[in-house]
This record gives sequence, C-alpha cells and structure tokens, in this order.
Amino acid sequence: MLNFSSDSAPACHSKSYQRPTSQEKWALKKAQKRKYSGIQKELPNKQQFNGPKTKDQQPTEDMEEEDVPTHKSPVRKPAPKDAAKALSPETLKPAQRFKAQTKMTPKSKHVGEHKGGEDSVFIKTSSLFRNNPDIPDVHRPAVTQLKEKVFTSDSFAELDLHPHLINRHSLYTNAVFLGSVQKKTIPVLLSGQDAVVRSQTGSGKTLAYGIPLVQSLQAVEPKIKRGDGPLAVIVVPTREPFTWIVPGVLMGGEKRKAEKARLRKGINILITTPGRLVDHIKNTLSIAFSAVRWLILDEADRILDLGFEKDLTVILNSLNATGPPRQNVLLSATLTDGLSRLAAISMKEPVSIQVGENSEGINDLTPDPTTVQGKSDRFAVPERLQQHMVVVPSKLRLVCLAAFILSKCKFEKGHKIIVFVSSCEAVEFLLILFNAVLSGPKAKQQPPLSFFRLHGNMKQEDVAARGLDMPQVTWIVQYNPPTTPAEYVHRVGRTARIGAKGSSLLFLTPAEMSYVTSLANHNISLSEMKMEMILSTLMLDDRFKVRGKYDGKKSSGAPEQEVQERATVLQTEFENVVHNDNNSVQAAKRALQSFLRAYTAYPSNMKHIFHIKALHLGHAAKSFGLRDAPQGLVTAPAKGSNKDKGQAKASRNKLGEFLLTELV
Ligand SMILES: Nc1ncnc2c1ncn2[C@@H]1O[C@H](COP(=O)(O)OP(=O)(O)OP(=O)(O)O)[C@@H](O)[C@H]1O
Repeated sequence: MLNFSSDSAPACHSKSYQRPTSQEKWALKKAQKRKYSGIQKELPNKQQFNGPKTKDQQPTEDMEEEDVPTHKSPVRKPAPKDAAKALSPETLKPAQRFKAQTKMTPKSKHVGEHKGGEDSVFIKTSSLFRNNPDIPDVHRPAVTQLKEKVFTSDSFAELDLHPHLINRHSLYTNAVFLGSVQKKTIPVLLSGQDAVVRSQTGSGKTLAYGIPLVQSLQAVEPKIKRGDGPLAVIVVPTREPFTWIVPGVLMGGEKRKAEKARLRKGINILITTPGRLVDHIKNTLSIAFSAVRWLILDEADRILDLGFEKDLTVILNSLNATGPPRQNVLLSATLTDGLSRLAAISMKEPVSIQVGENSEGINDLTPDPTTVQGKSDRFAVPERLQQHMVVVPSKLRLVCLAAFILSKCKFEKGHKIIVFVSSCEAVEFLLILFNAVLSGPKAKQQPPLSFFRLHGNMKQEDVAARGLDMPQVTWIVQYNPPTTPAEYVHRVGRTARIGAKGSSLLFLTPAEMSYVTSLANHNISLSEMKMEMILSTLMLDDRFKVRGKYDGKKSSGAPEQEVQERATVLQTEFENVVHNDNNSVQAAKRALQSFLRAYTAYPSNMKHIFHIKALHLGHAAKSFGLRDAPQGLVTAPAKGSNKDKGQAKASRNKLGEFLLTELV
C-alpha cells in the first residue's frame, strides 16, 4: 500500500490540492465556461451547483469568491434524433469521444460529489504551475560519443555469394553498399566460426547473419527438405514484426496447437522468442533439434534485459544434447557483463566483431581480436541521432507530452513519433485521451492526428495488421525512462536507422535528473530541451486559447503567462474527459496504478534515481488527468507473493509499450 504522508513527501507537496495562481483561476473559469456553454444551452434541466464548499475552496484573502475553482459541469445526454450525429468522432466533444471509443456505458455520470441525482459533475482543478519542485540546472558530464560508420564503399557483389541470394536480398532491402557490420561479419560466419557481433542499432545486423546463414544452408548436400526440421534456430527477444523472410516463427500470441502443426510439417529456419521455445521444448514432442547447425541470439542484450537468462539455459541444454557441430552467433547493440557470460557458455572461441570503436575505427574493418570482457559500458548510438532530455515536474508531464506531440505532428511536417510508456494500461489510456483531446476535428484542411498503440497484451494479428512503417520514425519519446541503459539505446535505435537522421527526447522529473549522469557513464550524451519551449507550442493552437480574454486584441500579459493559461486549459480538457464518467476515472486510476507498479520495478542499482517514495502521488495522479490522489492503491508486491512478483516482472518487461503518433 502506498503511503504518501507528509513525512515521505517534500514539504511543498504536503497537500494534494494547491490554490491556483490568479491567471490559472482565470483560465480555468474561462475554459469551463467555454467547454460547457454550448452544452448547457441544449439541456432542458440546467443544474445549479449548490453543494457545500470544501476547506480548499473557501475564498481567501487572495482568492475572490468568483475565482474559486468550483464549476458546475452538466453532462449532455444526446437526444435520440441527433444520436447519429453525436456519435460521429468529428462532432463529439472530447469527453464524448472518450466514451464513444471506450464503448463504456457509464453506470453513473457523477464523479466526485453527487448532488442528489442531479446531472452534474463537481470539478476541482488544482494549480499546474505552483508548488512544483525546482528544476535545477542540468549537469551534463563530458562524454566522447563512440562513432560508427554505417556503410562501406563495397558492394554485395564483391562477396562470393550465390547469385540467387544477391538477387533475393536486394529485392527486399534495396541495399547496394555493404554495411560496415556486414563487411566484417559475413566473411567470419562464412568461414564457419562463432562470432559475437556488436554494432549500433539499425546498422544492418540482420543481413550480417542472414546472408551467411542462407548461403550455408543452400550449400548443404543432400538438399534440405522441409521434413528435416530446424537447421537454424534464431532467438529474438520480442515478437515485433520481423523485417526479413520468415520461414517459420514461434512467438506466443498464437495457439500452441497451431504452432505444433507447423512444427510437425517442418520449419528449417526457426525464429522464436525464448519463452515460447522453452514452452515447446517442454510440451511439444515434435520439436527435434537433431539437425540444428546454427544458433543465432539476436538482440542478445535485450534478451538478457528482459530476464530470459534461465530460458536461454534451457534452450542451450536442449540443443547441446543432440545434433551436429553448431555455429553460434550472438548479436547485440551493446556489450554488457551478462553478455560476456552468455558468450562464454554458448560459444566456442568466438571472434569478437565491433564496428568503429572510435572515429578512427571506421578504417579498421578487420575483426577485433579482443575478448568481449572489458568492453562493457560503452554504448554506440547512431551518429545522426540527436538526443535530448527535458526536465518536467510530475504535474506538468501530461500537458508537456501533449504539447510536444502537437509541436511535431501538427505544426511541423513529416514527423512520426514513437512514445514509450511504462505499461499497457497507460498506452490504452493515453490513446483514448489523446484521441479525444488532441486529434481534433478536421479543420482548415488540416488532417487529424492519428494515434496507434502497440503493447504486449495485444493479439499478434493486431500487431501485424498495424503495418508499422518503422523506418520513417523521426522522433522517439521516452515518457517513462527505461530500466537499463541498454534498453535506452534500443529504444532510441528505432529511429536514425541505417544512416538516416532521427531525434529522441527523454522525459525526467527533477528528482530523476541523475539519470543523465548514469547514461553519460555509458557514453550517452543528451542535450537539454526546455519545458517552457515545448509548452510554448500551445500558443499556436487556438483550441486551447482562453476565450474572450484576448479576442480581437493582443495579450496584455507576458507570453509566459498566456502559455501557462493555455497549458491549464489543456489540462482542464484532459481532466474533464477523465472525470466525465466513472469508467474513465477507473481507466485513469488503472493507468496510474500500473505506472506506480512499474516504478517499483526499477532495479536496485537505479533506486537512488527512481524510488517510489520520491514520487508525489497527487502530482503523479494529475499526469493521468485525475484531480486527486486516489486512495488505497496497491503497488508494492507483498513479500513472498508469487502473483505480485509475476506482476512486477510483467511490468518490468513491459516498460517498452508504446504509442505511435503521426499525421494521416
Ligand atoms: N547494406 C544495406 N543497405 C541498405 N539498407 C540496409 C542494408 N542492410 C540492412 N539494411 C536495412 O536497414 C534496416 C536496419 O537493419 P537491421 O534491422 O538489420 O538493423 P539491426 O542492426 O539489426 O538493428 P537493431 O539492433 O536495432 O535490431 C533494415 O530495414 C534493413 O533492410
């Protein structure tokens, strides 16, 4: 059970509700009026707020009665005759779109204080810009980033490959020049040696092992038949869509029976996630490893990161028990101690291949004879990747993320963003919230924003149907920081692939700022983006303008003041959507709870940066559109509870759920 008593929270956080600043009070009042004025006109039984004011709402010396942030907000019941129109996403108000998309039938329209059956909602919006922790200057340790040249000037034709193979692969990749990692790796693997390959994300490692694998299998005599069973096993960490020819996959999300049938027919190159393969090893008699001559561990650092070490041991034992001599390949974007251990148990005198240890390394394309040990902690990221971070107090996180998405996808062209968040529930929640508030009706020939989701609880068909065009992603946003630097590298590596440009943005709260130092220890350097700069995008979006105040004339207040007002209007829109009915409040609470659970899952060596006790529950709740900190959230796993341990592991494994944003 979480207990955010005042002694565990900073003094300034001792109350969950802070009085708004005068400009916020003003903005709130206008926002509420604007939002509901149209609805009120249509309501036959316009309600009056007549409940008692709580202590926080009593007028004080600097708060006039009319500025007290209590509003009546009747909820519209669409008349049957305009029901069809009301269901059109373009005519629905944000809160209505939220409800339509969740397809929830609210038991009650009342949230907060009920007023004796009256159709009204009691609204309380606390200050966004007051009582936040200070944002200290960001300390950026000096870092020399490792550089790796992606391409060589050599063509595939220079390799002694089967002509059919050259034609086939150029068909799929349009590749002309060999990638550096391909030039180093292909000859080593064709010579039959084991190899540990470390090269940055998106540098073409898949072809680096795919080409020698297919070349060697096509040369096998007598010719391979389907019924020979697996000759190669490729273990990958997750069931993301595969990018090259997939002869047969096992990845969960599909009935084991269907997979068994395919195994029985025969899969010569088996691509699988570790957990699923172990499942089949234990339960499927038809899985025979007697012909396996290749084992490839792709994205091996992530496989370990996701906690599959034990599964790998089961797989290795099973493979070692049978079969001809095997060639082993381990590929990774980062080198860690865990990886060295894995290489030691799974490989025979592997050649260690690394691309461009430093900027001079680009000329050195001979395999690096050094051992894997001792190369840990130095991560290379694509040279054309611009990495940023922004420090945002908890309360402002939601509006800041929204403003960033608008700045790139609404007010600039050609962007596609992936937002990583910490749980499936948060993905679902943000998807609905952003669709309701940000995507907006088509206006002035501007296409609406599109949001898509991808997370571990989705069915495989949904994932495949999504057809994610990953190469065109221009921004990676990490709304929740990952648990390991290796995971950080993999996430940002979804952009700036194979020599393209890309950018990333990491959200941190003031309490989490030492994460920058932690990344710097792994050669990762971030430049700071200012939260105020991101929020200032709202000045371009008149949907969040405080109506009436500046109509027809220029703002008399400072620009920062108007930015704050608009941010408050946006937050109010989010809160109105969330508090529109009990189901949406529950969805927000579930998302908050899963965020907190994931927060407890940071490894112990990161707890000094991410500790649940340093979180202010009320402020965190605000970033889920909740007006108050919910009571009785259970987040910490009870000691010895296997179920909760499982949940914590699941949360940790799902720190990579994401949301994709683009203009369509
Ligand atoms: N020589 C090449 N020329 C042009 N494109 C290439 C070449 N090699 C690979 N590609 C393309 O580059 C993209 C990235 O390749 P790939 O997915 O193999 O990278 P990776 O190093 O495995 O990345 P990660 O570590 O992030 O999984 C793919 O779309 C692939 O088709």
